[in-house]
Amino acid sequence: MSIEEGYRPLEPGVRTDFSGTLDYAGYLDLDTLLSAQHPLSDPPHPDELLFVIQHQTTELWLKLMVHELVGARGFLDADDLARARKSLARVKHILRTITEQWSVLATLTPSEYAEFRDVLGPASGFQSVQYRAVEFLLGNKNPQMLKVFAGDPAAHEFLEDALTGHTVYDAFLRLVARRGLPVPAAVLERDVSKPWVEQPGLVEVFRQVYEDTSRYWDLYETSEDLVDLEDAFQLWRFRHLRTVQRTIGYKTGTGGSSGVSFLRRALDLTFFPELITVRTEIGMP
Ligand code: HEM
Ligand SMILES: N[C@@H](CC(=O)c1ccccc1NC=O)C(=O)O
Repeated sequence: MSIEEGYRPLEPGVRTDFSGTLDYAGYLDLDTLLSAQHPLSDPPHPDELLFVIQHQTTELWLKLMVHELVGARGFLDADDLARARKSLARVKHILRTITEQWSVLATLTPSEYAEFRDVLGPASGFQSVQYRAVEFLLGNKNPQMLKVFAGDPAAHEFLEDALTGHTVYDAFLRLVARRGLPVPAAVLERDVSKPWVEQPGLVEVFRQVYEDTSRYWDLYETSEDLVDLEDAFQLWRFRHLRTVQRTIGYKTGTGGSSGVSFLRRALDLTFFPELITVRTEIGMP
């Protein structure tokens, strides 16, 4: 059989004329998307496209993460736990995808990266607006991070909203309080623009949830969703650190930080500390 005879025939219904109508590239605005890769190395370095696309795809997923986290927060505010859990699950799977994606960038050797690193100037992932918004929505609030965006009013405003708005955890705890559990007033009345500080009184609330799971089933499941999310986020951070270490060793970062040791400090952070602490209490007299 010749190759031509082996072709999968185009079925008669397959549309081939798209004049004046929406087609694939039009719907997805691929002209814009695929003309947005601008490697700067001169002569062009063959590996810079990988570096650009790795970042751009991550930024696309971050866009969806922000969207879903804002969605989840709204569903929690509206007492719709089922829909909130669906959004949280989606965020978790996105995190797993972008964590897995580090393996593509890890094919970039230190020598190859060193050949074009200078074109990046002071640019750094540290200046990612959407990444910072995700951190803020999850509770790692730090107004100092806004300084980086002083020269970009739109980014500054977007992040100010994320900084001053309540977090996904705030929304969940308000819902838990509406269900009649004794969430401390200090939690419900806190200044939501401040970073989360562990609240010992909340551990007791979660102990009740985790010790009577059938009574608090959906709260218990949502609590576990948050733990899943935190875990997935930390794995992303860890793979970033390991990729950075194998690519630039202990060089300082283009963003001006110490590099690996700066990134390592983020591994000690936890968005939902009471959900970890409660595990020490479970099953104890
Ligand atoms: C070879 C590749 C990479 C290297 C060597 C690298 C290196 C670094 C370093 C050294 C920092 C600390 C800030 C600084 O001083 O620059 C940093 C921060 C950051 N990078 Fe990367 N990075 C790489 C790839 C990526 C990718 C693909 C992303 C995805 C968007 C990313 C996102 C970030 C983010 C969000 C931060 C801020 C982290 C925080 O504030 O905790 N990086 N990176
Ligand atoms: N901070 C990296 C540079 C870097 O990775 C980067 C540069 C421009 C745009 C995004 C980047 N990604 C993450 O930090 C470095 O120090 O080599």
